[in-house]
This record gives sequence, C-alpha cells and structure tokens, in this order.
Amino acid sequence: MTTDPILVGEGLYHEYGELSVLEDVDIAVAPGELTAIVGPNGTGKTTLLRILLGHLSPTAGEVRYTGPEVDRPIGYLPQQPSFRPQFTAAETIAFYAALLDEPAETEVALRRVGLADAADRRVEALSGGMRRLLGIAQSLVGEPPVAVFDEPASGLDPSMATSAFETLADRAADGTAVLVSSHDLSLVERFADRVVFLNRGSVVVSGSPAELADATNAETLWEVYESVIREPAARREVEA
Ligand SMILES: Nc1ncnc2c1ncn2[C@@H]1O[C@H](COP(=O)(O)OP(=O)(O)OP(=O)(O)O)[C@@H](O)[C@H]1O
Repeated sequence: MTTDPILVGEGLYHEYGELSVLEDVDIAVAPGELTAIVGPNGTGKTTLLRILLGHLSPTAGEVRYTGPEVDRPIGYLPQQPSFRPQFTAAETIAFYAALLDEPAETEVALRRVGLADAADRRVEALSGGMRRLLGIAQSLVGEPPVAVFDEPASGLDPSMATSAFETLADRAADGTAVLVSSHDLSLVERFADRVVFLNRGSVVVSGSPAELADATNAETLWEVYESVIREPAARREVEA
C-alpha cells in the first residue's frame, strides 16, 4: 500500500442472532486508491460496509477512521438509495449539500456522473440507472475523504457502468479513499487498485489484480474468482 490507510477494520466479526456472517475480517482502505470487495451473494459484503460506515456495530473487532475531522467523513451509496420522488435531480443534490451546510454545486455534482442534462427532471421520472448515477453524485457531495459504494454498477448498462467506475476511479485519483462492493469482475479488474475477496464471511485473498493473478497463477480476475471461490465451493459440495 502506497499511503497509510484512512479507514481500517480489524478482527471484525458479525452475527445476526445465531447467524455468523463475518469472521475475523481485516480490511484497510487508503486515500488515492479504489478498493473493491468481491464475493458471492450473501457473503457479508454489505454487512462489512455498514460496519465500516458505523451503521452497524461489529460483534467483535474495531473500526478506525484516521482522516480529517469534517462534517462528512464518509460518503455512502447504499444498495437501494431512496430519494424524494418529487425533487428534481438538482434539488436532490442541493438537499444533501444543505444538510452539510455546503454550497450546492449541483452542476459539478451532476456533470460528474453524466446527469447534467437531467438536472431539472424529477427523481420519479428518472430511469433506474439514472437514479443510481444520482446516488453516486449524492455520495460525493461535500467531497468526503472516504466514499463507499454498495454495488454502484448494479442495473446500469455496460456504458453507464463503465462511466460510473470511471467517476469512482477519478475520485480515487484525486485522493479520495474509494471502497466499492461489486459483482462486475471486469470493471473491478479494470479500475480497482486493490481487491478483497470475501467468501463465507472471511477474506480469502487480497491484493492488486496483478498480485492476485500472480499468486493464483491466473490470467484474469475471473480465473482468480474461480480458483479462490468457485472451485473450493465445488469441492465442499463433493465432500458433503
Ligand atoms: N438484518 C439482517 N438480519 C438477519 N440476517 C441478515 C441481515 N442482513 C443480512 N443478513 C444475512 O447476512 C448474510 C450476509 O448478507 P449481506 O447483505 O451482508 O451479503 P452480501 O455479500 O452483501 O450479499 P449480496 O451480494 O447478495 O448483496 C446473508 O445470509 C443475509 O441473509
């Protein structure tokens, strides 16, 4: 890692009642990097993000944010963001800026995600993909030092999904610590500086896409996924 991490989770465990979801997870997110969490459905990615955000307390372990004391240390795009349907896109951004006492730079915020032309359209009249882009714009209001995105490309067409990741990579290049969960391995491979593979609540391997490919003798991130997640699952099924 080139710079010191700004957000660290150490020895994280989480249980929902009887269900153990995270087990001894360590994760560190550094400014200037796009870190991606990858793993099958139900493996604990959202739970881990919510713990890092402070929305959920871990059963054990700790989270440390060591960045500047600002009104909004961490921006967040939840999996299902909810907006006021009658607000326009511009009013939505202005609303979040007002919460932070920030000037409403709605044009910059919307242009960043390719929604400048939709500034005056009501949220209820935006497509699902456009709402997702508005969600990305919303999470970056106030320029938080850490920005966390739960499946930012979900529901976006290939071109919009790529633009969304380009926006996140641009933020990382500007010094933001960007943390993303995603099922899109090709976008992760293309844009992530570090990838954390989470499986059944534990980190199975992490590193840059190139390091991971080297370590597992793989050519692509998909082959890494096959080797660290799919093949062990198939072996477990055979053994069961
Ligand atoms: N509030 C909750 N109460 C009980 N169980 C929960 C709760 N939230 C999540 N779970 C369970 O915890 C496990 C991990 O869920 P989580 O949403 O963290 O996974 P995920 O990796 O983000 O999944 P996906 O890729 O499908 O979004 C799942 O078995 C899920 O059913």
